[in-house]
Amino acid sequence: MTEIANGNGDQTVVRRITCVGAGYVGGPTCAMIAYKSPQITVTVVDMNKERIDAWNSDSLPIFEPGLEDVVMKCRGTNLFFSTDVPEAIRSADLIFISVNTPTKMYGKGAGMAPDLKYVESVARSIAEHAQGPKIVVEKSTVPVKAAESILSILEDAQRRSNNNLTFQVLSNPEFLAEGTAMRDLASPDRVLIGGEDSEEGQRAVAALVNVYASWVPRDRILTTKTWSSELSKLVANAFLAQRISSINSVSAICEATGADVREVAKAVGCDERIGSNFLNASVGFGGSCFQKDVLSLVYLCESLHLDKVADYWNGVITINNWQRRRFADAIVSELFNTVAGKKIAIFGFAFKKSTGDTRESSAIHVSKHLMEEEARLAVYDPAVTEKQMRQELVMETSEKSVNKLVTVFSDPYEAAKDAHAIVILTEWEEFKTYDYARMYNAMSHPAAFFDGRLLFKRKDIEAIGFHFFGIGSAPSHLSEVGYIL
Ligand SMILES: NC(=O)c1ccc[n+]([C@@H]2O[C@H](COP(=O)([O-])OP(=O)(O)OC[C@H]3O[C@@H](n4cnc5c(N)ncnc54)[C@H](O)[C@@H]3O)[C@@H](O)[C@H]2O)c1
Ligand SMILES: O=c1ccn([C@@H]2O[C@H](COP(=O)(O)OP(=O)(O)O[C@H]3O[C@H](CO)[C@@H](O)[C@H](O)[C@H]3O)[C@@H](O)[C@H]2O)c(=O)[nH]1
Repeated sequence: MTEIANGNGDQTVVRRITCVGAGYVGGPTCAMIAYKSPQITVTVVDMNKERIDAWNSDSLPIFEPGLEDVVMKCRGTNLFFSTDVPEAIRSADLIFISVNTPTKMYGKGAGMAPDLKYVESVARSIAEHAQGPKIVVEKSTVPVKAAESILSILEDAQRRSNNNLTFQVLSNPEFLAEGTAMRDLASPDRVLIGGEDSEEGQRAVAALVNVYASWVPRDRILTTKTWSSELSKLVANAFLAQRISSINSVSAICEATGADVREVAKAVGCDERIGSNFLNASVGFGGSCFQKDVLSLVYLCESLHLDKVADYWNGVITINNWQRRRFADAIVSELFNTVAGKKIAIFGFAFKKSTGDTRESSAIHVSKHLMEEEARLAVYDPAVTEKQMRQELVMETSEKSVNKLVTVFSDPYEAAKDAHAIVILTEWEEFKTYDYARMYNAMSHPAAFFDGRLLFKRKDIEAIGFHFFGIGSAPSHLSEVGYIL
């Protein structure tokens, strides 16, 4: 193999990787690359010193099964975390841009378009500090043609420089899911790399292919045009989110008719053409990606004057918001149309199990609705800190309401004591193991149980004495008698 980051020979060999953005993607992805490729030195940089300090400590900034083990094996050997962005840019052959691209909250496209200011600021840092040839890789989720904007900024620097600067920009979106990040990275369904058709573009693509080929079978590494790669990421998330909204829309039909959404999902998913994954009805999808990326796709369609296509994908978001609201409304209505002053135990605040991440969690939205009705919330989550819960709720409501209405518990039994209801909002496995009869005895009566995650069977919970409301399963009188049109 020949050194190519400097363009000599036919093959480019990447020896030094820098990743800008030490978040949920940058941290685990780079830890995996360092672990699988000991010959590559990987440096992860971030402008957030607190986050970098945590990556360098015994208490990593994100909770992800298997991550700590890999980080501890590589850190200080070929994996480094630093705030020195300029130096990391200078020393790298290949630079991942792995910064956040949240939904823009101001100006044109507010509430829809992704905010690309962080991506652009990294491109400008690279333009300022790079010396020699660099492969720049978009790992962040971005709209189609973002690579073009990055390249314009870099080419401007190239024109003005006299130090052998050259750039290739690739798209390499990340498909890991939180909670299973290390497994997804170790054994991805596919790695997608988009690049330019030119000889230099294809050489850069081959260099990145070689990085992944250390552990990913070659037939799982797909290479495409840059724009196809960028669009595929948005479309993949839109398809996944669409499945959840589809089954959630069916859950409402089930509740109204006496059908059971679990049975319907199983029957439908048995068809190999449909498949059984991502058909779990729920209180609505959360997380930092689905809503943001579907909105980004909708905005793209609107910008292209494809209004019918925009409407189609926007329906995914409409149903998700409706599902959250519907569940919160059901809690109020089942508790005799008032929750004011009533203690309600909220089990689960993370947007899904096996993560401490609360971004866009449905728990925030359901809690907000209940707080508007003046319920007193007793919140328990095995992985989310009190500080994090309070921050999320303050952003959606006010500090005054949070101080007045929210108490965070570290023991679920204490959270449930004297409560009028238990509300399941995250699918943590440990929730299935509790002694609910013990909780029931210590609650206010009549006691209700709201399952927003299909973790429980109606008959088991009703046998304890609870009044049960579950997503996608009809109240007993409908199940027994059947629905008459
Ligand atoms: N979280 C996921 O599961 C996931 C999965 C696939 C793709 N993605 C996409 O990957 C991207 C990153 O997501 P994330 O969840 O890791 O975000 P994150 O918010 O956890 O991390 C981003 C980091 O980038 C840093 N940063 C921002 N601008 C910077 C700059 N100019 N210089 C240095 N550091 C800077 C921030 O301080 C932050 O620590 C997003 O585009 C997201 O849509 C996320
Ligand atoms: O059948 C299902 C599956 C998921 N969910 C919910 O959907 C949300 C998202 O779940 P998941 O996709 O597992 O987690 P993320 O970490 O958000 O991962 C998604 O978003 C990432 C960021 O783009 C992508 O990389 C991943 O491929 C994509 O799965 C969570 O609230 C889940 O509880 C359901 O309600 N029902």
